[in-house]
Amino acid sequence: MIPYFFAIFVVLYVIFFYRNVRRYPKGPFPLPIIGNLYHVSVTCLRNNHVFIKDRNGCFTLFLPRPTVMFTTFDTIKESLVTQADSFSGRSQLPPETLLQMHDQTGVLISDGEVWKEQRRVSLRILRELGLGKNLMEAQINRSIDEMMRQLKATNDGVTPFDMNMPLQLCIGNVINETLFGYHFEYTDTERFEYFNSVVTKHLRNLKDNFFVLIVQAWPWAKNIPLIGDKGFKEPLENVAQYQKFIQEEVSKVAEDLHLDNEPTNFVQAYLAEMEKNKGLNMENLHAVVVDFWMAGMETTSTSLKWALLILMQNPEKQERMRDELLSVVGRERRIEMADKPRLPLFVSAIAELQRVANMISFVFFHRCTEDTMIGDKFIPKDTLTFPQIFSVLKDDPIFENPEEFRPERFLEEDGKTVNKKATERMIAFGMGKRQCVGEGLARTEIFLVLGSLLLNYRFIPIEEIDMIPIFGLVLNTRPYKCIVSPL
Ligand code: HEM
Repeated sequence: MIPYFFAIFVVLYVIFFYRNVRRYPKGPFPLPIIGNLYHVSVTCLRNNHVFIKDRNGCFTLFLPRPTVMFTTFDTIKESLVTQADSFSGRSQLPPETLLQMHDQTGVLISDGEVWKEQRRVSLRILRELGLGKNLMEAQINRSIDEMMRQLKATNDGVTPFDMNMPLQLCIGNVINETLFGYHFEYTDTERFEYFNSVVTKHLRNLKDNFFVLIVQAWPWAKNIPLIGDKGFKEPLENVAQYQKFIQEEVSKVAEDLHLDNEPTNFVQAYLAEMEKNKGLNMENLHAVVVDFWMAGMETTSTSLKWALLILMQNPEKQERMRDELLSVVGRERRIEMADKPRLPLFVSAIAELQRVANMISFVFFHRCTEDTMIGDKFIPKDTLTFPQIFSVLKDDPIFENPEEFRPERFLEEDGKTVNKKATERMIAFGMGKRQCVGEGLARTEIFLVLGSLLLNYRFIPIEEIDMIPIFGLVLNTRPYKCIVSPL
């Protein structure tokens, strides 16, 4: 009797499964229970551009939860810009919910009214703190000065040197000073390194964690031993570890807060705003601070690590960029954002460095908040969607020979005017209402840090350059050393 019922159950399950599959845009053939995991390993998702050509940039992968992938500029723009209101939800499932202690907090993982409010307030505070103005530039310059001190003291110019820590500390210091108003000296980085390692370990663990995907597909599975331990409880324990660090830092700022004085850092400004705005509270403050650290640290420092690697692979282009910098800025003063209009090659090279590095293999899942259509394809309410920036930067026809580093792509033939079509497709910071909150900060950091480095040092490889990435929150470089030769 039991085998008989079991057989009926299996047949019904398979019938319902394939009926459900038909509701979504067509993709590669899924199997019951495991969906497409049998031929799309999580870490190989970035390679799914192989499916693009015959699916018009919109197809479903069952991971095992149905996820609609957008892989061309047009489908990504349609979902994130034209129909932004329908596609601005977040999954409210693991792995996203395993980034914060509380669901629906902060900017990155929240949606609806909470997200709108936290994003609006965060952007306003960043602007008031001087983002896009001299104040922020001065702050970034303080971090660059600390990095230069570190380079002078620890690099002799002939022994192979690892730029990882100086770059991480420089970018970490910009965020730390923005959030808490102080920076770490290179001689005293224990606390910085501890926090950074906990966050990085957690993010890598979430990414390679098959159990998390099981809990995403069937949330009740978090109650099953082993699956629940690995896919839910253990990641939450890691979150508690870095939350403790953040709470301590916020408390230190709160102790010194004088509401009569003008705020000088993000936490002070948010705490002052809490007095007036009932939508803000400590849980959200902690969450936004975590968001900034997580979304702003590895992304920007890794961009710079890739930049140096690509420039070492293309030494003649490194020289051309330096020549332009030397002729416009010279060696007597530091590079400024005001120099930008006179540095067309350097500016286009930064766009091209970000395109070639193409390190955002995953953005966070979006969720479609109502039944909708993309072209002639129906997307049911609550479907997870995935705008795959990676495919545009790598596969859009405008980027011919995409592996080649060619800054001229972003300029018209006169070598000065911006090529608007290519620039429009350089969507490393996303598009639409969920576009990166820290874009302005990251662009300023990359411009000033890379400019300062090229004006002071020549980067020379010591061995054949390995461009195969390591998976994490972003696609990271493999550890490398190089000769950092003072000019
Ligand atoms: C090179 C550096 C960076 C890159 C390439 C980058 C890329 C991105 C991308 C692609 C998204 C959009 C994700 C989506 O559509 O869901 C995003 C969102 C976000 N980024 Fe960045 N980012 C960088 C630096 C930063 C910095 C410096 C910060 C803050 C200090 C930051 C904070 C955020 C936040 C809070 C979000 C979430 C926005 C939302 O969900 O509304 N990012 N970033």
